[in-house]
Order: sequence, then C-alpha cells, then structure tokens
Amino acid sequence: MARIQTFNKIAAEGIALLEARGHQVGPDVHDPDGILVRSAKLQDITFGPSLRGIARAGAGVNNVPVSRCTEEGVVVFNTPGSNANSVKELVVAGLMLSSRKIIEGCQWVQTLDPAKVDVGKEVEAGKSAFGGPEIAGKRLGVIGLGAIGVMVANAGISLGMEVAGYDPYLSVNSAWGLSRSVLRATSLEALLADCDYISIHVPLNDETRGVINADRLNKTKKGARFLNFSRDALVDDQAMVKALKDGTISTYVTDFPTAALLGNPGVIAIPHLGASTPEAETNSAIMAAQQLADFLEQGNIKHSVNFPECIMDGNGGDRIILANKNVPNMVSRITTILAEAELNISDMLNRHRDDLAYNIIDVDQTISAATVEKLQAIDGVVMARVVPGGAG
Ligand SMILES: NC(=O)C1=CN([C@@H]2O[C@H](COP(=O)(O)OP(=O)(O)OC[C@H]3O[C@@H](n4cnc5c(N)ncnc54)[C@H](O)[C@@H]3O)[C@@H](O)[C@H]2O)C=CC1
Ligand SMILES: O=C(O)CCC(=O)C(=O)O
Repeated sequence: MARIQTFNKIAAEGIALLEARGHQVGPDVHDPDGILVRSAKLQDITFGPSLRGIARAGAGVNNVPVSRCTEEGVVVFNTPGSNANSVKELVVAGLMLSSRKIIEGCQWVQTLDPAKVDVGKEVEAGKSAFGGPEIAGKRLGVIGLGAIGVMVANAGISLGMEVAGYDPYLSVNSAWGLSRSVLRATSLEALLADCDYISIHVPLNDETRGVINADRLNKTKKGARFLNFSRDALVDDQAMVKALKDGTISTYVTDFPTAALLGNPGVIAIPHLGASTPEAETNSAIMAAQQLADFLEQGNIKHSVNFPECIMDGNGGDRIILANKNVPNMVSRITTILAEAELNISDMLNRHRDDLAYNIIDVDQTISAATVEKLQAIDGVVMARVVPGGAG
C-alpha cells in the first residue's frame, strides 16, 4: 500500500483506481510516496524522503520543480494528450470569439431594458456594431504541433482555413497525425508575419518563456488575432497590451489572465478552462493514477518528463529500481554489489535519458536492507529502492 497525497481536486475515477489497488489517497495524506496534482504550484514545497513519484494530471509541468525532483530521484509524470481535445474545442470557440464580437454583443443585449424599449427592434437596430469576419479562407498559424497543436491545425483545415504550422521539434507521431494540407512555416517570424489568426501550443520552459515579445509582435501581421491556451509567461504582457493599443493585434484571447491584461480592450480573458471538461478531467486523472500506481507498485515508468521510459514484466520475485548518473562503470558496480550479496539477477533493463540512467533489476532472492544501503552509497546513485514482490 502506498500513500498518495492529492493537490487540487482530482476526478473521482482516478482516485477510485488507486483505492481499488489498495492505496491510501487524499489531500491530508502525510509522508506521501506519491503526489497527484493538477495546476497547484509545488515549487515551494519541501518533499519528504518517502516521495518517489509525482503525477501531473495534465500536460504542462511548469508547476512542478522538475530539476529538483531529478536531483532527488523523484520521477515526474504527465499525461500527454489526455486533455488535448478539450483544449482544441475551446481554441475553436476562441477563434470565433476573437472574430465576431459575440461577448460584447451579448453584454449589450443584457443592458436593454424591456420596460423601456422593444428588445427585438433594438437588437436589429444595434447589431451592426457587433459584426466581424468569418474565419473560413483566412490563414491560421499554429505554433507548436504536439497533441493540442495538431488537433487545432486539423480543426482549422476542417473549418476552411489555410493553416501553417511551426515546430522545430516536430515528432514523428505528430507528423503522422497532421493533415497534409497544413503548410510548413519556415520560421516563427514567417508565421507571425503571414497569419490572420495565431494560436500557440508549446510548453513553458527556459526556451519559450517570453517567446512572444515586443520584437516579434512588431513583425506580426497588422490586425492579427492571437490565442494563448498554453501559459501566461509565453507572452510578454506589456508588449501585448501595447500591440493591442496600436492595432498590431486586434484581439488577444488568453486562458491565462494576468493583472496587466485585465481591463484592456481587445483582451478576452478566460479563467483557465482549457481542460475543464468532465472527459478531460477523467482521462487525465485515470492516466496519471495508472502511471503513478504502475511505478509505485512495479517500478515501471511511462510518460515521465525527467526519467527514461522503462517497462519490464516481472518474474514474481523482488525487484530493485535504481537511478544513477549516466557515467561509465555504473552497471558493473551495481551488479558487483548484488553478486557479493549472492543475489541472482533473473532479468534487468537499463535505459538512459540525458544525464540520468534508470535500472529495473529482478532477482531470485529477497533483497536485504543492507544491500540497498550499499547500492545507495555508490557514488553517482541518485535513488535505489526495493519494490517487494514488484516483479510479480
Ligand atoms: N489551457 C489548458 O487548460 C491547457 C494548457 N496546456 C498547455 O499546452 C501546452 C501544449 O500541450 P500539448 O500539445 O499537450 O503538449 P505536447 O508536448 O504534445 O506538444 C508541445 C509541442 O510544442 C513543441 N515545441 C516545443 N518547443 C517549441 C518551440 N520553441 N517552438 C515551437 N514548438 C515547440 C514540441 O515539439 C511539441 O510538439 C502544455 O505544455 C501546457 O502548457 C495543456 C493542456 C491544457
Ligand atoms: O488541470 C487543469 O485544469 C490544467 C490543465 C493544463 O493546463 C495542462 O494540462 O497543462
């Protein structure tokens, strides 16, 4: 049984999955082995020595201190694609909202006083103030063609738009999913200069922070509509407010309102609703719970953002999981200690990602605490634990 602390409200299906597997789950669980989180910021939280894994029910992991987790041997998971359709649908709504003055029009209708005016007549007389162009035939630029970007690009094609995409790290999987009609933008600047509607779908990291800045906005097509359903800090707010004022950007639709944006004409601020559908919440919670449970019970790693993917079927005996710096001679030092403890390795898998290697080692005998301590003491070992019967 593992102890799993929840941050945020996690969909009941995810909690039920963990409880059905015998784990204790809830917001008040202390000394957790695992954490299940949505958008809560974990940066300021000190993790206890028992913590082994953090599962983010969602895509973005900028609320998790990933580098610190890696140093402490804590595996961080996310749930790629689990909420992509939900975001795509809201982006489609955002395209319409940015084009037609639907929000202003609805707000105006509510101001009409039926005691004083004929509402039907007033609506017909006043509606011309709220017109806006169709999106069909216009050009949509999609920055980042991952799970969400591919769906947005394909939706644009279905809606009769010309679509250009920019993603210097496009995966083979995404390329397979992308409509053949999507054009390739040669650079971010080319996309910005060419598109009537621009939607950004990249993770927030050191490379992308502030990627939409004053310089790039200056090169953006006059009057473009910009949609940000990814993260606030991708866009320089002050530069965006200036671009809205001088007409470079006609509408900024954001799922991440900030103080600097509120009250500025042209801003459509949505309270981070991209993944707020029952379908997305359920998908994400189940996927996160499943991945966390598989890791805590068996040491298997799927969809981690800091550890390599590593999955091995077991043989019913004890299993050691071990993470180490990816330097020469580590495997021999580990297996020497196991041999000295007269443990017979029945199966072993070693995978690496960047500077980190991860091992799953199944043995025929029971592993003692003293052996685990010797493994942990090897210079370069970040984490070593036994998963009792984990190879079962
Ligand atoms: N509004 C909401 O509720 C939600 C927001 N998100 C945000 O959307 C982001 C994207 O989500 P997914 O599509 O699921 O992630 P993903 O990982 O499937 O796709 C991200 C794509 O961005 C590309 N990319 C990375 N750096 C880039 C750069 N400098 N320029 C252009 N492309 C770059 C990657 O190659 C990848 O194809 C998440 O990181 C998260 O911040 C995700 C889900 C819900
Ligand atoms: O859990 C949520 O509502 C946020 C989803 C999100 O932003 C993400 O998956 O990156």
